[in-house]
Amino acid sequence: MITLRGLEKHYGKTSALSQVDLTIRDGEFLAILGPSGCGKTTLLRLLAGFMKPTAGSIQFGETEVANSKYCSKPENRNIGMVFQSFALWPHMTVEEHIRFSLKNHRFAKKRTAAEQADRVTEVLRLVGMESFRKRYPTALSGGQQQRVALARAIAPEPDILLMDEPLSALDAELRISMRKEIKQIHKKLAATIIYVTHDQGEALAMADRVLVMQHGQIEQTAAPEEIYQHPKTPFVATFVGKANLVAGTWEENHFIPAGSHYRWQDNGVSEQLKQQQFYPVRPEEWQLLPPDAEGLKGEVIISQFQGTERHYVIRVDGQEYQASLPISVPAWREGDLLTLQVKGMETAVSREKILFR
Ligand SMILES: Nc1ncnc2c1ncn2[C@@H]1O[C@H](COP(=O)(O)OP(=O)(O)OP(=O)(O)O)[C@@H](O)[C@H]1O
Repeated sequence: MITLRGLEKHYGKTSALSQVDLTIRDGEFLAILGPSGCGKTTLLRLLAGFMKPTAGSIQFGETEVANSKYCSKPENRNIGMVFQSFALWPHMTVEEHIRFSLKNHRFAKKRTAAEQADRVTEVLRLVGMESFRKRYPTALSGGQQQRVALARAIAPEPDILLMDEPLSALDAELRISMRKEIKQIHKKLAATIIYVTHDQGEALAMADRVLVMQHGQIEQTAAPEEIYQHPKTPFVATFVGKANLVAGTWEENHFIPAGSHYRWQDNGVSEQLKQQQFYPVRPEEWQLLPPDAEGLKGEVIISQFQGTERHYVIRVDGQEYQASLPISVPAWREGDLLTLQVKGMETAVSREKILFR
């Protein structure tokens, strides 16, 4: 278990991390998600032991590895690291990378030459690079290099694997396939993975738990579904779910959107959003109905075809809301007047009106 208590890091006057309290379970896959500059890399660097915290402490199991006065070196922590820049050595073949890591990682089991050769084969097989073992990095594609970097990190069987945007240099298709592979590798390893990313798709798809950060502070830590469906703060609602924050008034367990008399039920909106008098509606939660239906009256400002769905910007009382609907639903055009409702909170509207506008 990793325990962070009151962790802070300041660079001169810049506060990169403040008041971080967190427990990470053994074997957990934790994604740290947040926009550029929110402190993700700083947190990872503190876990790796590249620097001391300004305040607070880090504990690996029962051992305190860092506080404001002390910091155990990276090589004294049983960790593996994979970074955005693969940092492979140009003079070493694929298998030499793995062997080097096995020989030099302080926590790697002692192995005979034959056992080491077996382990090299085993990890190369795990990342699908067995047939490339004699190649040098310059003769590998970006995705293949990333696999070697991953194999090198996992070969010594570290307890903790730290990954900093490991897929960001790869093209979109390869990123998706590597997501699946990393997740499968995590299932086979007993390692705890701490994975930094600014890509919410990556975090939601791979992690057991997602930690969302902003301005050096934790906004929410929860399972991917929970983060997406029940964001705790306005930032998490907009950053992860791209939610529209509809302003209005909360009265006990229902919400009245501003300028209307409708009542929306509480479907698990957080206390913080309620206190700020917001109701978060994700783009796919809107229903677009004819102008004479019950609901919020709006005008289509932008209507954009996006392949499997169509994206809309709809103006309601000077506010712009984002909506996305499958293309199987008849399209609305820019300038159309319509009614917005939240799915699941419909008032009686004739289905024919929707289909035969
Ligand atoms: N060595 C440094 N000296 C001064 N300020 C720094 C240093 N490293 C980071 N910072 C500042 O600390 C804050 C957090 O930086 P950090 O690199 O942790 O963010 P990040 O979330 O990883 O960003 P990105 O996604 O862009 O890599 C930023 O405001 C950054 O400018």
